[in-house]
Amino acid sequence: MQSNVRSASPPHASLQSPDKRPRSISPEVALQAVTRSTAPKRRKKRKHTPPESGSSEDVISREVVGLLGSELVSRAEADGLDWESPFGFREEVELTVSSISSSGEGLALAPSSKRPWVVVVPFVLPGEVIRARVYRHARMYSFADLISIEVPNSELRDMDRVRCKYFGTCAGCQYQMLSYETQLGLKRNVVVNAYRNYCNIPESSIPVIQSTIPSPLQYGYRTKITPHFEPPPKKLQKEAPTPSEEEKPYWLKIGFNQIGKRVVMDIEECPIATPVLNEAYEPMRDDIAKKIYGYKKGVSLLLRDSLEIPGGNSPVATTELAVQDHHVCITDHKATVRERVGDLLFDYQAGSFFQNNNSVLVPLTSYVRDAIFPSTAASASSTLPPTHLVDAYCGAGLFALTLAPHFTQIAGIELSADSIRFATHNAALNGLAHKVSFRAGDAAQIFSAVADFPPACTALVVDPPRKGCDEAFIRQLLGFRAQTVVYVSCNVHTQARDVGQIVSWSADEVAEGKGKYVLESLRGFDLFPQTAHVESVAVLRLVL
Ligand SMILES: C[S@@+](CC[C@H](N)C(=O)[O-])C[C@H]1O[C@@H](n2cnc3c(N)ncnc32)[C@H](O)[C@@H]1O
Repeated sequence: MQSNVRSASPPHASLQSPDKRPRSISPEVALQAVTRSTAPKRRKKRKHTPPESGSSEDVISREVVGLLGSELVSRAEADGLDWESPFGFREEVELTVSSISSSGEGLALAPSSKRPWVVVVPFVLPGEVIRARVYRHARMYSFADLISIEVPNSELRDMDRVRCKYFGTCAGCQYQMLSYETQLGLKRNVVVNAYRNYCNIPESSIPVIQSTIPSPLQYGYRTKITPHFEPPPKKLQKEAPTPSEEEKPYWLKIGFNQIGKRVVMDIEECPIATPVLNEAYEPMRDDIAKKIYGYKKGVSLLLRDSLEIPGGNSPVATTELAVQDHHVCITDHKATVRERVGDLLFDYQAGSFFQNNNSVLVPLTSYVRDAIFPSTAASASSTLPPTHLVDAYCGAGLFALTLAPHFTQIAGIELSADSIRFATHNAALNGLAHKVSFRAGDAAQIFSAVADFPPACTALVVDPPRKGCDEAFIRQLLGFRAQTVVYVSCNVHTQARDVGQIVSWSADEVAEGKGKYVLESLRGFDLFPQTAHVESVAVLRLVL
């Protein structure tokens, strides 16, 4: 196991060459120096396009502003210093970590000898004293690689928990050193911060965010991995040496990206992936090594955990049910993958979307069902029980079909024609075709297609991609006004933005007697243990 943690010893002397070593100067002198060097020469101001709302860049940027204070950031902007990092490229610095960002990295304030600035460092925890090397700058913050942890946070960090020898270098996991309880708490904070930074509705309209629902499996849960590799270096491509039977060429790395870099690391196994994927991965790596000089381009592999389908997991879907739950690894993008969720079977094309943690799908879909049919008197008594369900962004039909037994009519929509083909097939496979219809198209089109659904007895499940819903969809949703909306998302920031729009735009129209949406509950689901990602479920109810 690799560890960057040192014993709690005093910081050691810098190993930098003297010319690069930061001089100790007062903040006033530092500020004058920067002002002098930038003011007189009319430097061409580089144009910086603002990050897309809800993107990881945007999320970190808002959290940096939160840490520094918006007044200070506005001042730096007015002085033209908001993109002027006080750190040089590859400068080494000692820092104390203030907090953890929503992407799982530590945020540390620059030392007082520098202008106010934030440094973003992976694999560190609040309160830790660290050494880091700066490598890239953004607005009011810089990214840095972790060099060492001088004083660890021994309350939270326990390196004996780490199960992967590449933890601390691989970009895949951020939290293996933490207890699972701490991970769940951090994910709850992500939901809290997202609704604070993106929702734009009064704080009093945001319910207390509930505790994160755990994943039954915390390792060995990922049903899909995509390790990749680069082709042979150009020089070797020309020479095309004879591949050795036993050995993998020294330069060949098959695995996942290094944190913060576009560099592939050679990784032989991934402990968050299911056992069947790790078993299949080893011979695949050997096979690639033998044939590597035949590759002219980099390749991204696909490994998907599937139930074995009687007759084979061929691209043509079969209607036969799996006889036994024997797992196989599928590597062909066009082949059929089969998963069981509760009593239902789901087939889908290996290259298309399906949730990557099967162990949490029954808790997730049951939670959505319970949100639609609440048992609490307050929500249940004021409304009619829903009879109709709309599943927008339905993929291969996960929510539509798991919830189908509770409805008389169900409609789903999805952009991918392949996914719709499988959703329709899955409805038949599970004996639900008589009440479910799926169509391929943009999600906003579903509302005209369900004009005969009674809005007061309709529940709407929304589960868009990371960028969230577009305005056309939200306008259509408000035009239809389903009794209950359950918004599931793998990007809580775009979800918070969209939920804020649904709540505030519906309130604008309340005078027209249409009723307004109230955000009833919010909670994270842990679909991705050991990582900083969180799935979020928001429940909105229409009140008259
Ligand atoms: C996060 S996935 C959810 C799929 C499904 N609900 C599930 O849980 O398996 C989002 C889905 O939205 C689809 N999608 C993306 N843009 C869309 C759009 N504009 N209209 C409809 N579906 C879209 C994607 O193809 C993807 O299947």
